[in-house]
Amino acid sequence: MATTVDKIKDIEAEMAKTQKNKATSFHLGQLKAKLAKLRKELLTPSSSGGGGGAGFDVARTGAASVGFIGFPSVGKSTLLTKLTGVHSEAASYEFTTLTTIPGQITYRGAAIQMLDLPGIIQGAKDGKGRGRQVIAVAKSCQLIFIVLDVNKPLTDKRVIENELEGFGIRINKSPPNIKITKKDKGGLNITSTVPLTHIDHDEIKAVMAEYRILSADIAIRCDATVDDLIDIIEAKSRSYIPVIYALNKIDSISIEELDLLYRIPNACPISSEHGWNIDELLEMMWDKLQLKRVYTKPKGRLPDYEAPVVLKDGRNTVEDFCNSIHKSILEQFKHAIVWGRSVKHQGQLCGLNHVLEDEDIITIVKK
Ligand SMILES: Nc1nc2c(ncn2[C@@H]2O[C@H](COP(=O)(O)OP(=O)(O)OP(=O)(O)O)[C@@H](O)[C@H]2O)c(=O)[nH]1
Ligand SMILES: [K+]
Ligand SMILES: [Mg+2]
Repeated sequence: MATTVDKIKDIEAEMAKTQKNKATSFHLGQLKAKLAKLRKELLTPSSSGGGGGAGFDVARTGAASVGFIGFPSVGKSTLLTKLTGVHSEAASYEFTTLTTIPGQITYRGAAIQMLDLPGIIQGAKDGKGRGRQVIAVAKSCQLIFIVLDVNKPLTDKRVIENELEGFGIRINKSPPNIKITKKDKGGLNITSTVPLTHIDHDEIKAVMAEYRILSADIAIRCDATVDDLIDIIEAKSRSYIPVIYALNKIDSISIEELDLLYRIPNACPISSEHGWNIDELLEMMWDKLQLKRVYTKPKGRLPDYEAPVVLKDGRNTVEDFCNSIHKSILEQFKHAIVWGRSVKHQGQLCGLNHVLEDEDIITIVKK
């Protein structure tokens, strides 16, 4: 019997030899949807020990976790040791690191966990090595450092990106603006607010048929691709995670070569061993994480600037703030008084739905 990996290979081969045109677009749409479904099968935890991060996940600490992904011996463990002071074995041979090694730093008042991970190889997403468990850990992080060795071909970057994408991770991207509302009858009603240059209605119909969605309103508000459409249908298994490319070992290249590296978007050239440019890496990390530090001000006293409550982006309402202190606070909550960037008037009264910003100050008034 053909394995899921075999089936994926067959479909990829068929797609490669099918030229995209009006006559083939339905067929190609169908193949893409089939491929996405097979990939999902691979990611579903099974007896063979797929997804889920089994054996590799560690207790999460701090306000956010950053996972280190890369080929063997690019310098992930050296970087963890440099950043956090936690010793993670580093050596010149491949696969030195065999489990997740956690470390933690405090940056701008926020505790941030760093996860050194075993190296992955091409084909990891299809079950080669322990790559699937490793990538599963990265998938639950708030940020990924893709660590690359600048002495290796830059094509490695694309290979790693493919591995993560094959696992449902979407890099430096927000979810496509497509809304699918399923209905009982009436067929497919496709509307778009911008011209669609990558996808035609035949492809959309093929994808929907493959997922057995026969009646639905599909509102497309971006120049979507067929992959974007599938991402929305498979939304549960997709994670949109920011990535920084840590281009390591710059101590071994020339200044001219270094200049070229600075043109790569979202990249930070570093030397883990010498600690070069680590400050810039951490600044980029801070920008990408979009954490919100909220200072508590007890009534009639000064705010506590020493120990902010740190909230994740998208989970930064007054309610999230209360929950992160103690569940019981919600029961006694009357209103909040807020100072800072999130309010128009300083000392504004706010309810639970109010969205807080970084460095806001808050007083909770109880009933
Ligand atoms: N020149 C140079 N060598 C480095 C640098 N960082 C790490 N190395 C060397 O690269 C080799 C591999 O480093 P590790 O930290 O073990 O790499 P890793 O990515 O954790 O490797 P695995 O755990 O095997 O996947 C070691 O010999 C390090 O001394 C660097 O910034 N410059
Ligand atoms: K190594
Ligand atoms: Mg290592």
